[in-house]
Amino acid sequence: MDEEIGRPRLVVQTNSIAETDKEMPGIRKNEKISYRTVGPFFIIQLVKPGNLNALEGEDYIYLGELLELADKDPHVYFTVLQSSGRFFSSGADFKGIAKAQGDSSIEYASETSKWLSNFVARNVYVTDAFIKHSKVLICCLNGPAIGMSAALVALCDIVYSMNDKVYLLYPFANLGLVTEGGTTVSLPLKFGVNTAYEHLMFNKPFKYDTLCESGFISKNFNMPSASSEEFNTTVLEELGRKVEGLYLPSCLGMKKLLQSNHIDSLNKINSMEVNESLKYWVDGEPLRRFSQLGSKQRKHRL
Ligand SMILES: CC/C=C/CC(=O)SCCNC(=O)CCNC(=O)[C@H](O)C(C)(C)COP(=O)(O)OP(=O)(O)OC[C@H]1O[C@@H](n2cnc3c(N)ncnc32)[C@H](O)[C@@H]1OP(=O)(O)O
Repeated sequence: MDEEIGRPRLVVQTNSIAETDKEMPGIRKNEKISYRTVGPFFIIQLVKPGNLNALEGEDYIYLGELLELADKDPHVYFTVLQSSGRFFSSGADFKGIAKAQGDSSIEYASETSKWLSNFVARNVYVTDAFIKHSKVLICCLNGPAIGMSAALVALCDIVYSMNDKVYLLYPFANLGLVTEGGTTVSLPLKFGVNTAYEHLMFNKPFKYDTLCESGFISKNFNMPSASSEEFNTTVLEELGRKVEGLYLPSCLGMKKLLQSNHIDSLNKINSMEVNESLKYWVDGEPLRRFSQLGSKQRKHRL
């Protein structure tokens, strides 16, 4: 940030994979997720609109690693999540889940061992990265978000929407799963206990009206005919103006204090959720249902 004339100027520091590789040797490439820093903003973008930005286990791990990167960068104050195309993210990739099940190259001692590796460890890691993230997490919701991705959206501090078509769906009951990604705590917290029950038990999307009434969405940019790219650019420009003149360490200090309200219950539930879920994976019901989803025999009611 250039504050010579008292106004921060947004400077693109890096936005190519080659550049980031040079700076961050521990981080590998990921074709579905890009990242760059612009002034005080660390921007993570989902860039696989073809499958509605569905993410595999490794992609969720990558998200967690990027959050750690943003955490460590002293010039970063805000971590901004963006996406592309018509969905923010359609959640766990059913093809990835089928791959984990069919992979005969790894011999697991038991089904428990397999799902500890393919589900528990990954989920707990990325959820923890979001729960403890020290920078202000901003989500630019260009479209609907589902499942684990929607859980991560619910862990963000500020959410902007592109239009009134956005929704969040937590289809755990339809997929033979239980709440994950901290949603046991985050949804009652953000929507109220009874509203969370109604939507979780009956696999009902949180539509725009509920997202607004509850204050989950801080601002609707109301860009019904814009592309996600235009929305992302508009939000970033507005954020640039909003941070002008601010003492940004104050923002991090307040984030730490606000985070302290719920961090203990989120940490506790992260472990409880994955341990409860493990039984379901070992039993096999989620696999059966994900496979039906992949072959379009099963649909979510939207
Ligand atoms: C780690 C375990 C954690 C699990 C927690 C979860 O994340 S649970 C949530 C899992 N995700 C879902 O249940 C969503 C599945 N997708 C859908 O229900 C529908 O695609 C949709 C999101 C309601 C959108 O429907 P629409 O009719 O608008 O589009 P399509 O179905 O035609 O989808 C377009 C292409 O995108 C592919 N795709 C969509 N979602 C996923 C996904 N989750 N995994 C992989 N691929 C996905 C879809 O197959 C289409 O691709 P084509 O090649 O064009 O067929």
